[in-house]
Amino acid sequence: MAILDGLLQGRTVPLVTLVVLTPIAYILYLTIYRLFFSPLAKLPGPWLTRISSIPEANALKQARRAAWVTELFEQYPGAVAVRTGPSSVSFNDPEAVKAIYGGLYYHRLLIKADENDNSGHGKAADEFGKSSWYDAFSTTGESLFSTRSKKRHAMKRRSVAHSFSAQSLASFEPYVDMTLNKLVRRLDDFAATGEPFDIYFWFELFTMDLMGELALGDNFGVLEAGQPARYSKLVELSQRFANMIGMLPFGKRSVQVLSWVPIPYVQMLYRARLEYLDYARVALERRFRDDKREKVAPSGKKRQDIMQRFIEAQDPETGVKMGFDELRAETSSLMVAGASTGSVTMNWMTYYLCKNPAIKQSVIKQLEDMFPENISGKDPVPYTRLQHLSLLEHTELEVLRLHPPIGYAMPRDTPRQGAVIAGVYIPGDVAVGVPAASIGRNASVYPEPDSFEPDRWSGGGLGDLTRMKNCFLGFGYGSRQCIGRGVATQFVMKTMAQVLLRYEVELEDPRLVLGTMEYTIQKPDRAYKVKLRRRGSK
Ligand code: HEM
Repeated sequence: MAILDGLLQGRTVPLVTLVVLTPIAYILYLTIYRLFFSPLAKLPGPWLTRISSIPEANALKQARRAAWVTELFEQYPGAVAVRTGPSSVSFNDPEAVKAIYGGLYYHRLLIKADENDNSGHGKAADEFGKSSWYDAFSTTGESLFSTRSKKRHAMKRRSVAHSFSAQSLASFEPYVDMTLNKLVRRLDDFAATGEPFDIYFWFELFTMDLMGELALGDNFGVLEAGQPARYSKLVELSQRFANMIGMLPFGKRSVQVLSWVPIPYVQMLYRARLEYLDYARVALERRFRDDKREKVAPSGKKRQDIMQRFIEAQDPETGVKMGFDELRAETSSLMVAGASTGSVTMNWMTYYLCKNPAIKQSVIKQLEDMFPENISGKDPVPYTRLQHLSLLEHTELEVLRLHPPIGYAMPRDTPRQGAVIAGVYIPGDVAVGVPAASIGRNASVYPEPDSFEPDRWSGGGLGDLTRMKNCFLGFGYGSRQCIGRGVATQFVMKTMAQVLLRYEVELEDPRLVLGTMEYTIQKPDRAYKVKLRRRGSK
Protein backbone atom coordinates (compact mmCIF):
# COMPACT_ATOMS: atom_id res chain seq x y z
CA MET A 1 0.00 0.00 0.00
CA ALA A 2 2.87 2.31 0.87
CA ILE A 3 4.24 1.86 -2.65
CA LEU A 4 0.87 2.65 -4.21
CA ASP A 5 0.46 5.71 -1.95
CA GLY A 6 3.94 6.75 -3.00
CA LEU A 7 3.12 6.41 -6.66
CA LEU A 8 -0.16 8.31 -6.26
CA GLN A 9 1.60 11.13 -4.46
CA GLY A 10 4.18 11.34 -7.25
CA ARG A 11 7.06 10.20 -5.04
CA THR A 12 9.90 8.25 -6.66
CA VAL A 13 9.85 4.50 -6.09
CA PRO A 14 13.17 2.79 -5.30
CA LEU A 15 14.69 1.06 -8.35
CA VAL A 16 14.91 -2.27 -6.56
CA THR A 17 11.15 -2.20 -5.93
CA LEU A 18 10.49 -1.54 -9.59
CA VAL A 19 12.82 -4.37 -10.61
CA VAL A 20 10.90 -6.77 -8.36
CA LEU A 21 7.44 -5.49 -9.19
CA THR A 22 7.67 -5.21 -12.96
CA PRO A 23 8.04 -8.95 -13.69
CA ILE A 24 5.35 -9.78 -11.12
CA ALA A 25 2.99 -7.29 -12.73
CA TYR A 26 3.83 -8.71 -16.17
CA ILE A 27 3.19 -12.30 -15.08
CA LEU A 28 -0.09 -11.22 -13.46
CA TYR A 29 -1.14 -9.38 -16.60
CA LEU A 30 -0.19 -12.36 -18.80
CA THR A 31 -2.07 -14.81 -16.58
CA ILE A 32 -5.23 -12.70 -16.55
CA TYR A 33 -4.99 -12.09 -20.30
CA ARG A 34 -4.49 -15.78 -21.07
CA LEU A 35 -7.24 -16.90 -18.70
CA PHE A 36 -9.95 -14.53 -19.88
CA PHE A 37 -9.07 -12.38 -22.90
CA SER A 38 -6.79 -14.32 -25.26
CA PRO A 39 -8.61 -15.68 -28.34
CA LEU A 40 -7.11 -19.07 -27.36
CA ALA A 41 -9.02 -18.97 -24.05
CA LYS A 42 -12.22 -19.66 -25.98
CA LEU A 43 -10.86 -22.86 -27.52
CA PRO A 44 -11.73 -26.14 -25.87
CA GLY A 45 -9.00 -27.69 -23.73
CA PRO A 46 -8.19 -28.29 -20.04
CA TRP A 47 -8.38 -24.90 -18.28
CA LEU A 48 -4.80 -25.24 -17.04
CA THR A 49 -3.56 -25.22 -20.66
CA ARG A 50 -4.68 -21.56 -20.84
CA ILE A 51 -1.82 -20.57 -18.57
CA SER A 52 0.64 -23.43 -18.48
CA SER A 53 2.14 -26.38 -20.30
CA ILE A 54 1.90 -28.61 -17.23
CA PRO A 55 -0.77 -30.95 -18.71
CA GLU A 56 1.34 -31.41 -21.85
CA ALA A 57 4.51 -31.93 -19.81
CA ASN A 58 2.70 -34.51 -17.75
CA ALA A 59 1.58 -36.39 -20.89
CA LEU A 60 5.16 -36.18 -22.15
CA LYS A 61 6.44 -37.65 -18.89
CA GLN A 62 4.01 -40.53 -19.29
CA ALA A 63 5.28 -41.04 -22.89
CA ARG A 64 1.78 -40.51 -24.29
CA ARG A 65 1.62 -36.99 -25.68
CA ALA A 66 -0.02 -37.99 -29.00
CA ALA A 67 -2.54 -40.18 -27.14
CA TRP A 68 -3.31 -37.30 -24.77
CA VAL A 69 -4.22 -34.95 -27.65
CA THR A 70 -6.35 -37.62 -29.33
CA GLU A 71 -8.20 -38.05 -26.03
CA LEU A 72 -8.78 -34.29 -25.86
CA PHE A 73 -10.52 -34.47 -29.25
CA GLU A 74 -12.68 -37.28 -27.87
CA GLN A 75 -13.53 -35.18 -24.81
CA TYR A 76 -14.69 -32.32 -27.03
CA PRO A 77 -16.61 -34.06 -29.80
CA GLY A 78 -16.98 -31.94 -32.93
CA ALA A 79 -14.08 -29.61 -31.99
CA VAL A 80 -11.75 -28.94 -34.94
CA ALA A 81 -9.11 -27.52 -32.58
CA VAL A 82 -8.03 -28.04 -28.98
CA ARG A 83 -5.68 -25.93 -26.92
CA THR A 84 -2.65 -27.91 -25.74
CA GLY A 85 -0.76 -25.07 -24.03
CA PRO A 86 -0.84 -21.27 -23.55
CA SER A 87 0.33 -20.80 -27.13
CA SER A 88 -0.09 -24.14 -28.82
CA VAL A 89 -3.13 -25.54 -30.61
CA SER A 90 -3.75 -28.87 -32.29
CA PHE A 91 -6.22 -29.29 -35.14
CA ASN A 92 -8.05 -32.38 -36.33
CA ASP A 93 -9.57 -31.32 -39.63
CA PRO A 94 -8.71 -31.79 -43.33
CA GLU A 95 -8.80 -28.02 -43.97
CA ALA A 96 -6.16 -27.50 -41.29
CA VAL A 97 -3.74 -29.92 -42.96
CA LYS A 98 -3.75 -27.82 -46.11
CA ALA A 99 -3.71 -24.47 -44.34
CA ILE A 100 -0.85 -25.30 -41.97
CA TYR A 101 1.40 -27.56 -44.00
CA GLY A 102 0.77 -26.84 -47.62
CA GLY A 103 -2.26 -24.78 -48.54
CA LEU A 104 -2.79 -21.36 -50.01
CA TYR A 105 -0.83 -19.68 -47.27
CA TYR A 106 2.17 -21.77 -48.08
CA HIS A 107 2.25 -20.98 -51.79
CA ARG A 108 1.81 -17.28 -51.17
CA LEU A 109 4.57 -17.38 -48.59
CA LEU A 110 6.96 -19.34 -50.77
CA ILE A 111 7.01 -16.44 -53.21
CA LYS A 112 7.46 -13.96 -50.38
CA ALA A 113 10.19 -16.07 -48.83
CA ASP A 114 12.16 -16.13 -52.05
CA GLU A 115 11.84 -12.39 -52.47
CA ASN A 116 12.48 -11.20 -48.95
CA ASP A 117 14.14 -13.78 -46.83
CA ASN A 118 17.85 -13.15 -46.96
CA SER A 119 18.55 -13.74 -43.33
CA GLY A 120 17.21 -17.22 -43.25
CA HIS A 121 14.93 -16.27 -40.37
CA GLY A 122 13.39 -13.27 -42.04
CA LYS A 123 9.81 -12.08 -41.83
CA ALA A 124 8.41 -14.31 -44.51
CA ALA A 125 10.36 -17.31 -43.32
CA ASP A 126 8.67 -17.04 -39.95
CA GLU A 127 5.19 -17.40 -41.40
CA PHE A 128 3.84 -20.89 -40.89
CA GLY A 129 7.45 -21.98 -40.66
CA LYS A 130 8.66 -24.70 -38.31
CA SER A 131 8.23 -23.58 -34.72
CA SER A 132 10.91 -23.22 -32.04
CA TRP A 133 10.26 -26.84 -30.98
CA TYR A 134 12.63 -27.80 -33.81
CA ASP A 135 15.52 -25.90 -32.23
CA ALA A 136 15.73 -28.78 -29.77
CA PHE A 137 16.70 -30.99 -32.71
CA SER A 138 19.39 -28.64 -33.97
CA THR A 139 22.33 -30.26 -32.27
CA THR A 140 25.82 -29.41 -33.49
CA GLY A 141 24.16 -27.46 -36.31
CA GLU A 142 20.90 -27.12 -38.19
CA SER A 143 19.91 -30.23 -40.14
CA LEU A 144 17.60 -30.59 -43.12
CA PHE A 145 14.96 -31.73 -40.63
CA SER A 146 15.51 -29.13 -37.93
CA THR A 147 16.31 -25.93 -39.82
CA ARG A 148 13.59 -23.31 -39.48
CA SER A 149 14.87 -21.16 -42.30
CA LYS A 150 12.92 -21.66 -45.53
CA LYS A 151 15.86 -20.47 -47.55
CA ARG A 152 18.39 -22.73 -45.88
CA HIS A 153 15.95 -25.63 -46.08
CA ALA A 154 15.32 -25.10 -49.80
CA MET A 155 19.08 -25.04 -50.44
CA LYS A 156 19.72 -28.20 -48.46
CA ARG A 157 16.75 -30.05 -49.88
CA ARG A 158 17.64 -29.19 -53.48
CA SER A 159 21.24 -30.27 -52.96
CA VAL A 160 20.41 -33.70 -51.59
CA ALA A 161 17.19 -34.48 -53.48
CA HIS A 162 19.08 -36.60 -55.99
CA SER A 163 20.10 -39.04 -53.25
CA PHE A 164 16.46 -39.93 -52.85
CA SER A 165 15.56 -40.20 -56.55
CA ALA A 166 14.41 -43.41 -58.29
CA GLN A 167 17.92 -43.75 -59.74
CA SER A 168 19.48 -43.61 -56.29
CA LEU A 169 16.94 -46.11 -54.96
CA ALA A 170 18.15 -48.57 -57.57
CA SER A 171 21.77 -47.99 -56.54
CA PHE A 172 20.81 -48.57 -52.87
CA GLU A 173 19.08 -51.87 -53.60
CA PRO A 174 22.20 -54.12 -53.44
CA TYR A 175 22.90 -52.78 -49.93
CA VAL A 176 19.31 -53.39 -48.87
CA ASP A 177 19.66 -56.97 -50.17
CA MET A 178 23.00 -57.45 -48.45
CA THR A 179 21.62 -56.29 -45.09
CA LEU A 180 18.43 -58.27 -45.62
CA ASN A 181 20.48 -61.43 -46.16
CA LYS A 182 22.17 -60.85 -42.81
CA LEU A 183 18.78 -60.42 -41.13
CA VAL A 184 17.40 -63.54 -42.78
CA ARG A 185 20.36 -65.61 -41.58
CA ARG A 186 19.50 -64.56 -38.04
CA LEU A 187 15.79 -65.22 -38.48
CA ASP A 188 16.56 -68.68 -39.95
CA ASP A 189 18.15 -69.61 -36.62
CA PHE A 190 14.93 -68.78 -34.79
CA ALA A 191 12.86 -70.60 -37.41
CA ALA A 192 15.04 -73.70 -36.99
CA THR A 193 14.43 -73.94 -33.23
CA GLY A 194 10.88 -72.56 -33.26
CA GLU A 195 11.83 -70.48 -30.19
CA PRO A 196 9.64 -67.37 -29.74
CA PHE A 197 11.72 -64.20 -30.07
CA ASP A 198 11.45 -60.42 -30.21
CA ILE A 199 11.27 -59.60 -33.93
CA TYR A 200 11.09 -55.85 -33.36
CA PHE A 201 14.53 -55.99 -31.71
CA TRP A 202 15.93 -57.53 -34.91
CA PHE A 203 14.14 -55.00 -37.11
CA GLU A 204 15.85 -52.29 -35.07
CA LEU A 205 19.27 -53.83 -35.65
CA PHE A 206 18.44 -54.24 -39.33
CA THR A 207 17.43 -50.60 -39.90
CA MET A 208 20.41 -49.39 -37.88
CA ASP A 209 22.87 -51.32 -40.06
CA LEU A 210 20.97 -50.42 -43.21
CA MET A 211 20.93 -46.69 -42.49
CA GLY A 212 24.65 -46.95 -41.79
CA GLU A 213 25.11 -48.46 -45.26
CA LEU A 214 22.87 -45.99 -47.08
CA ALA A 215 23.75 -42.81 -45.24
CA LEU A 216 27.40 -43.38 -44.36
CA GLY A 217 28.55 -46.14 -46.70
CA ASP A 218 29.14 -48.72 -43.96
CA ASN A 219 27.14 -50.67 -41.40
CA PHE A 220 27.57 -50.65 -37.64
CA GLY A 221 27.97 -54.43 -37.37
CA VAL A 222 24.99 -54.70 -35.03
CA LEU A 223 23.22 -57.50 -36.95
CA GLU A 224 26.33 -59.61 -36.87
CA ALA A 225 26.95 -58.85 -33.20
CA GLY A 226 23.28 -59.45 -32.34
CA GLN A 227 23.63 -56.56 -29.92
CA PRO A 228 22.06 -53.15 -30.18
CA ALA A 229 24.65 -50.43 -30.53
CA ARG A 230 24.61 -48.20 -27.47
CA TYR A 231 23.51 -45.62 -30.00
CA SER A 232 19.90 -46.95 -30.06
CA LYS A 233 19.52 -46.31 -26.33
CA LEU A 234 21.19 -42.93 -26.66
CA VAL A 235 18.78 -41.93 -29.43
CA GLU A 236 15.83 -42.65 -27.20
CA LEU A 237 17.27 -40.81 -24.20
CA SER A 238 18.33 -37.79 -26.18
CA GLN A 239 14.89 -37.63 -27.78
CA ARG A 240 13.40 -37.42 -24.30
CA PHE A 241 15.79 -34.56 -23.59
CA ALA A 242 14.89 -32.85 -26.89
CA ASN A 243 11.19 -33.12 -26.10
CA MET A 244 11.72 -31.40 -22.75
CA ILE A 245 13.72 -28.66 -24.43
CA GLY A 246 11.02 -28.23 -27.05
CA MET A 247 8.61 -27.16 -24.34
CA LEU A 248 10.89 -24.53 -22.78
CA PRO A 249 10.49 -20.90 -23.84
CA PHE A 250 14.20 -20.06 -24.24
CA GLY A 251 14.61 -20.95 -27.93
CA LYS A 252 18.12 -22.06 -28.81
CA ARG A 253 19.31 -21.39 -25.26
CA SER A 254 16.93 -24.00 -23.86
CA VAL A 255 19.55 -26.75 -24.09
CA GLN A 256 21.95 -24.70 -21.98
CA VAL A 257 19.24 -23.81 -19.48
CA LEU A 258 18.13 -27.42 -19.07
CA SER A 259 21.71 -28.61 -18.72
CA TRP A 260 21.98 -26.48 -15.55
CA VAL A 261 18.96 -28.11 -13.89
CA PRO A 262 20.43 -30.14 -10.98
CA ILE A 263 17.95 -33.02 -11.21
CA PRO A 264 19.74 -36.38 -11.67
CA TYR A 265 17.25 -37.58 -14.31
CA VAL A 266 17.70 -34.40 -16.40
CA GLN A 267 21.48 -34.63 -16.00
CA MET A 268 21.41 -38.27 -17.15
CA LEU A 269 19.44 -37.25 -20.28
CA TYR A 270 21.82 -34.39 -20.97
CA ARG A 271 24.85 -36.69 -20.75
CA ALA A 272 23.09 -39.13 -23.09
CA ARG A 273 22.59 -36.31 -25.58
CA LEU A 274 26.28 -35.44 -25.49
CA GLU A 275 27.27 -39.07 -25.90
CA TYR A 276 24.80 -39.46 -28.78
CA LEU A 277 26.34 -36.48 -30.56
CA ASP A 278 29.77 -37.93 -30.03
CA TYR A 279 28.60 -41.13 -31.66
CA ALA A 280 27.67 -39.14 -34.77
CA ARG A 281 31.15 -37.55 -34.71
CA VAL A 282 32.86 -40.93 -34.62
CA ALA A 283 30.61 -42.33 -37.38
CA LEU A 284 31.26 -39.32 -39.59
CA GLU A 285 35.02 -39.38 -38.99
CA ARG A 286 35.01 -43.04 -39.96
CA ARG A 287 33.00 -42.10 -43.06
CA PHE A 288 35.71 -39.59 -44.09
CA ARG A 289 38.50 -42.11 -43.49
CA ASP A 290 36.65 -44.72 -45.60
CA ASP A 291 36.07 -42.16 -48.34
CA LYS A 292 39.80 -41.98 -48.84
CA ARG A 293 39.75 -45.72 -49.52
CA GLU A 294 37.47 -45.07 -52.53
CA LYS A 295 34.88 -47.78 -52.02
CA VAL A 296 33.49 -49.27 -55.21
CA ALA A 297 29.79 -50.00 -55.79
CA PRO A 298 28.62 -53.25 -57.47
CA SER A 299 28.19 -51.16 -60.66
CA GLY A 300 31.97 -50.61 -60.71
CA LYS A 301 31.60 -46.85 -60.08
CA LYS A 302 32.69 -45.05 -56.92
CA ARG A 303 30.21 -45.81 -54.16
CA GLN A 304 27.79 -42.96 -53.35
CA ASP A 305 26.06 -42.62 -50.02
CA ILE A 306 23.53 -40.03 -48.88
CA MET A 307 26.14 -38.14 -46.88
CA GLN A 308 28.12 -37.53 -50.07
CA ARG A 309 25.38 -35.15 -51.26
CA PHE A 310 25.44 -33.25 -47.98
CA ILE A 311 29.23 -32.98 -48.21
CA GLU A 312 29.01 -31.59 -51.76
CA ALA A 313 26.04 -29.25 -51.10
CA GLN A 314 26.95 -25.57 -51.61
CA ASP A 315 25.13 -22.41 -50.74
CA PRO A 316 24.27 -21.05 -54.23
CA GLU A 317 25.02 -17.46 -53.19
CA THR A 318 28.17 -17.85 -51.14
CA GLY A 319 29.49 -21.16 -52.46
CA VAL A 320 30.10 -22.17 -48.84
CA LYS A 321 29.82 -25.86 -48.02
CA MET A 322 28.65 -27.37 -44.74
CA GLY A 323 31.27 -27.62 -42.01
CA PHE A 324 32.00 -30.73 -39.97
CA ASP A 325 29.57 -29.85 -37.16
CA GLU A 326 26.68 -29.25 -39.54
CA LEU A 327 27.42 -32.54 -41.30
CA ARG A 328 27.51 -34.17 -37.90
CA ALA A 329 24.03 -32.79 -37.17
CA GLU A 330 22.84 -34.20 -40.51
CA THR A 331 24.34 -37.60 -39.64
CA SER A 332 22.58 -37.92 -36.31
CA SER A 333 19.34 -36.60 -37.78
CA LEU A 334 19.41 -39.11 -40.69
CA MET A 335 20.01 -42.03 -38.36
CA VAL A 336 17.01 -41.13 -36.20
CA ALA A 337 14.78 -40.18 -39.14
CA GLY A 338 15.41 -43.37 -41.05
CA ALA A 339 16.18 -46.13 -38.57
CA SER A 340 13.65 -45.91 -35.72
CA THR A 341 10.76 -44.96 -38.02
CA GLY A 342 11.40 -47.87 -40.41
CA SER A 343 11.76 -50.54 -37.73
CA VAL A 344 8.64 -49.46 -35.89
CA THR A 345 6.66 -49.53 -39.16
CA MET A 346 7.75 -53.10 -39.85
CA ASN A 347 6.86 -53.97 -36.28
CA TRP A 348 3.27 -52.80 -36.74
CA MET A 349 2.98 -54.49 -40.12
CA THR A 350 4.01 -57.80 -38.53
CA TYR A 351 1.64 -57.34 -35.62
CA TYR A 352 -1.41 -56.40 -37.70
CA LEU A 353 -0.85 -59.12 -40.30
CA CYS A 354 -0.58 -61.71 -37.53
CA LYS A 355 -3.77 -60.38 -35.95
CA ASN A 356 -5.54 -60.53 -39.34
CA PRO A 357 -4.65 -63.91 -40.88
CA ALA A 358 -7.05 -63.54 -43.82
CA ILE A 359 -5.34 -60.31 -44.93
CA LYS A 360 -1.93 -61.90 -44.38
CA GLN A 361 -2.93 -64.79 -46.64
CA SER A 362 -4.08 -62.37 -49.36
CA VAL A 363 -0.72 -60.53 -49.21
CA ILE A 364 1.16 -63.85 -49.44
CA LYS A 365 -1.03 -64.97 -52.37
CA GLN A 366 -0.26 -61.73 -54.25
CA LEU A 367 3.45 -62.23 -53.53
CA GLU A 368 3.41 -65.83 -54.73
CA ASP A 369 1.59 -64.84 -57.93
CA MET A 370 4.09 -62.09 -58.58
CA PHE A 371 7.22 -64.09 -57.73
CA PRO A 372 6.49 -67.72 -58.76
CA GLU A 373 10.24 -68.38 -58.96
CA ASN A 374 10.72 -67.32 -55.35
CA ILE A 375 7.69 -68.61 -53.43
CA SER A 376 9.80 -69.76 -50.49
CA GLY A 377 11.48 -66.37 -50.21
CA LYS A 378 14.94 -67.74 -50.85
CA ASP A 379 16.13 -64.38 -52.23
CA PRO A 380 15.22 -60.74 -51.69
CA VAL A 381 12.57 -59.70 -54.23
CA PRO A 382 13.39 -56.98 -56.79
CA TYR A 383 11.78 -53.67 -55.92
CA THR A 384 10.89 -52.72 -59.50
CA ARG A 385 8.34 -55.53 -59.54
CA LEU A 386 7.35 -55.32 -55.90
CA GLN A 387 6.19 -51.74 -56.40
CA HIS A 388 3.20 -53.10 -58.30
CA LEU A 389 2.06 -55.16 -55.36
CA SER A 390 -0.71 -53.02 -53.98
CA LEU A 391 -1.82 -54.89 -50.86
CA LEU A 392 1.57 -54.82 -49.14
CA GLU A 393 1.95 -51.09 -49.77
CA HIS A 394 -1.61 -50.50 -48.57
CA THR A 395 -0.71 -52.42 -45.43
CA GLU A 396 2.19 -50.04 -44.88
CA LEU A 397 -0.10 -47.01 -45.36
CA GLU A 398 -2.71 -48.46 -43.04
CA VAL A 399 -0.27 -49.10 -40.18
CA LEU A 400 1.19 -45.61 -40.63
CA ARG A 401 -2.34 -44.22 -40.40
CA LEU A 402 -3.06 -46.20 -37.23
CA HIS A 403 0.39 -45.83 -35.65
CA PRO A 404 2.33 -42.98 -37.26
CA PRO A 405 5.87 -43.06 -35.81
CA ILE A 406 5.58 -39.27 -35.43
CA GLY A 407 2.09 -39.06 -33.96
CA TYR A 408 2.18 -35.69 -32.25
CA ALA A 409 1.58 -32.47 -34.22
CA MET A 410 4.67 -31.31 -36.10
CA PRO A 411 4.38 -27.67 -34.99
CA ARG A 412 4.37 -24.62 -37.25
CA ASP A 413 4.09 -20.98 -36.14
CA THR A 414 1.16 -18.91 -37.33
CA PRO A 415 2.07 -15.77 -39.30
CA ARG A 416 2.57 -12.66 -37.21
CA GLN A 417 -0.79 -11.22 -38.28
CA GLY A 418 -2.62 -14.40 -37.23
CA ALA A 419 -4.59 -16.78 -39.43
CA VAL A 420 -7.98 -18.38 -39.79
CA ILE A 421 -7.49 -22.14 -39.87
CA ALA A 422 -10.46 -24.42 -40.54
CA GLY A 423 -12.72 -21.52 -39.53
CA VAL A 424 -10.89 -20.84 -36.23
CA TYR A 425 -9.02 -17.57 -35.70
CA ILE A 426 -5.55 -18.08 -34.22
CA PRO A 427 -3.39 -15.08 -33.31
CA GLY A 428 0.19 -14.71 -34.57
CA ASP A 429 3.16 -16.71 -33.28
CA VAL A 430 1.11 -19.60 -31.94
CA ALA A 431 2.42 -23.13 -32.54
CA VAL A 432 -0.21 -25.00 -34.53
CA GLY A 433 -0.26 -28.45 -36.05
CA VAL A 434 -2.29 -31.50 -36.93
CA PRO A 435 -1.32 -34.65 -35.01
CA ALA A 436 -0.99 -37.56 -37.46
CA ALA A 437 -2.29 -39.86 -34.72
CA SER A 438 -5.51 -37.82 -34.30
CA ILE A 439 -6.39 -37.16 -37.94
CA GLY A 440 -5.46 -40.76 -38.77
CA ARG A 441 -8.36 -41.82 -36.54
CA ASN A 442 -10.78 -39.09 -37.63
CA ALA A 443 -13.98 -40.96 -38.52
CA SER A 444 -15.12 -38.26 -40.97
CA VAL A 445 -12.04 -39.02 -43.07
CA TYR A 446 -11.42 -42.68 -42.27
CA PRO A 447 -14.71 -44.52 -41.60
CA GLU A 448 -14.33 -47.23 -38.93
CA PRO A 449 -11.09 -45.54 -37.94
CA ASP A 450 -9.91 -48.12 -35.42
CA SER A 451 -10.16 -51.09 -37.69
CA PHE A 452 -7.25 -52.32 -39.78
CA GLU A 453 -8.46 -52.15 -43.41
CA PRO A 454 -5.54 -51.93 -45.88
CA ASP A 455 -8.08 -52.28 -48.67
CA ARG A 456 -9.44 -48.79 -47.96
CA TRP A 457 -6.35 -47.49 -49.81
CA SER A 458 -7.33 -49.28 -53.03
CA GLY A 459 -10.15 -46.80 -53.57
CA GLY A 460 -13.02 -49.26 -53.63
CA GLY A 461 -13.52 -49.60 -49.89
CA LEU A 462 -14.09 -47.47 -46.85
CA GLY A 463 -13.70 -43.71 -47.27
CA ASP A 464 -12.99 -41.22 -50.06
CA LEU A 465 -9.50 -42.02 -51.36
CA THR A 466 -8.55 -38.45 -52.31
CA ARG A 467 -9.66 -37.09 -48.96
CA MET A 468 -7.84 -39.90 -47.13
CA LYS A 469 -4.62 -39.28 -49.04
CA ASN A 470 -4.84 -35.54 -48.42
CA CYS A 471 -5.06 -36.21 -44.70
CA PHE A 472 -2.38 -38.88 -44.55
CA LEU A 473 0.40 -37.50 -42.37
CA GLY A 474 2.46 -40.66 -41.85
CA PHE A 475 5.27 -39.07 -43.86
CA GLY A 476 4.31 -35.46 -43.11
CA TYR A 477 2.88 -33.04 -45.67
CA GLY A 478 4.00 -30.16 -47.87
CA SER A 479 7.48 -28.80 -48.35
CA ARG A 480 8.81 -30.47 -45.18
CA GLN A 481 7.41 -33.92 -45.84
CA CYS A 482 9.70 -36.91 -45.55
CA ILE A 483 12.42 -36.87 -48.16
CA GLY A 484 13.22 -40.51 -47.34
CA ARG A 485 9.74 -41.86 -48.11
CA GLY A 486 10.90 -43.75 -51.22
CA VAL A 487 13.93 -45.18 -49.41
CA ALA A 488 11.76 -46.29 -46.49
CA THR A 489 9.04 -47.82 -48.65
CA GLN A 490 11.64 -49.73 -50.62
CA PHE A 491 13.30 -51.38 -47.63
CA VAL A 492 10.08 -51.86 -45.64
CA MET A 493 8.32 -53.56 -48.59
CA LYS A 494 11.32 -55.70 -49.52
CA THR A 495 11.86 -56.86 -45.93
CA MET A 496 8.22 -57.66 -45.29
CA ALA A 497 7.87 -59.43 -48.66
CA GLN A 498 10.79 -61.71 -47.94
CA VAL A 499 9.76 -62.40 -44.35
CA LEU A 500 6.23 -63.32 -45.47
CA LEU A 501 7.39 -65.53 -48.34
CA ARG A 502 10.04 -67.27 -46.31
CA TYR A 503 8.31 -67.84 -42.97
CA GLU A 504 4.99 -68.61 -41.34
CA VAL A 505 4.83 -65.83 -38.76
CA GLU A 506 2.64 -66.05 -35.66
CA LEU A 507 2.36 -64.10 -32.45
CA GLU A 508 3.48 -66.13 -29.43
CA ASP A 509 0.35 -64.85 -27.66
CA PRO A 510 -2.46 -64.42 -30.22
CA ARG A 511 -4.47 -62.41 -27.65
CA LEU A 512 -1.75 -59.77 -27.42
CA VAL A 513 -3.00 -56.18 -27.64
CA LEU A 514 -0.15 -53.76 -28.31
CA GLY A 515 -0.34 -50.12 -27.35
CA THR A 516 2.12 -47.27 -27.94
CA MET A 517 4.51 -45.20 -25.94
CA GLU A 518 6.11 -42.11 -27.32
CA TYR A 519 9.52 -40.44 -27.14
CA THR A 520 9.11 -38.34 -30.28
CA ILE A 521 8.87 -41.69 -32.12
CA GLN A 522 5.85 -43.77 -31.10
CA LYS A 523 6.89 -47.33 -30.28
CA PRO A 524 5.12 -50.45 -29.02
CA ASP A 525 4.44 -50.20 -25.30
CA ARG A 526 5.95 -53.60 -24.46
CA ALA A 527 8.25 -56.28 -25.80
CA TYR A 528 6.44 -59.18 -27.43
CA LYS A 529 7.47 -62.34 -29.27
CA VAL A 530 6.68 -64.11 -32.51
CA LYS A 531 7.28 -67.66 -33.71
CA LEU A 532 8.69 -68.39 -37.16
CA ARG A 533 8.64 -71.55 -39.24
CA ARG A 534 10.17 -71.89 -42.73
CA ARG A 535 7.28 -72.06 -45.21
CA GLY A 536 6.92 -75.39 -46.88
CA SER A 537 8.49 -77.20 -43.91
CA LYS A 538 6.38 -79.32 -41.53
C1 HEM B 1 8.63 -45.41 -42.38
C2 HEM B 1 9.67 -44.61 -42.29
C3 HEM B 1 9.58 -43.11 -42.13
C4 HEM B 1 8.60 -42.33 -41.61
C5 HEM B 1 7.25 -42.77 -41.06
C6 HEM B 1 9.04 -40.95 -41.69
C7 HEM B 1 8.30 -39.85 -41.29
C8 HEM B 1 8.68 -38.55 -41.48
C9 HEM B 1 7.85 -37.39 -41.19
C10 HEM B 1 6.46 -37.44 -40.59
C11 HEM B 1 8.57 -36.27 -41.53
C12 HEM B 1 8.08 -34.82 -41.47
C13 HEM B 1 8.46 -34.18 -40.16
C14 HEM B 1 8.07 -32.73 -40.04
O1 HEM B 1 7.09 -32.22 -40.60
O2 HEM B 1 8.81 -32.07 -39.31
C15 HEM B 1 9.85 -36.71 -42.01
C16 HEM B 1 10.86 -35.87 -42.43
C17 HEM B 1 12.10 -36.31 -42.80
N1 HEM B 1 12.50 -37.63 -42.99
FE1 HEM B 1 11.37 -39.28 -42.74
N2 HEM B 1 10.30 -40.93 -42.24
C18 HEM B 1 10.67 -42.23 -42.54
C19 HEM B 1 11.85 -42.65 -43.11
C20 HEM B 1 12.89 -41.84 -43.47
C21 HEM B 1 14.15 -42.28 -44.05
C22 HEM B 1 14.48 -43.73 -44.43
C23 HEM B 1 14.92 -41.18 -44.19
C24 HEM B 1 16.33 -41.05 -44.74
C25 HEM B 1 16.87 -41.89 -45.53
C26 HEM B 1 14.16 -40.03 -43.70
C27 HEM B 1 14.61 -38.74 -43.68
C28 HEM B 1 13.82 -37.64 -43.37
C29 HEM B 1 14.31 -36.27 -43.44
C30 HEM B 1 15.72 -35.84 -43.80
C31 HEM B 1 13.22 -35.44 -43.08
C32 HEM B 1 13.22 -33.91 -43.05
C33 HEM B 1 12.76 -33.45 -44.43
C34 HEM B 1 12.67 -31.95 -44.60
O3 HEM B 1 12.42 -31.22 -43.64
O4 HEM B 1 12.82 -31.51 -45.75
N3 HEM B 1 12.94 -40.47 -43.28
N4 HEM B 1 9.89 -38.09 -41.99
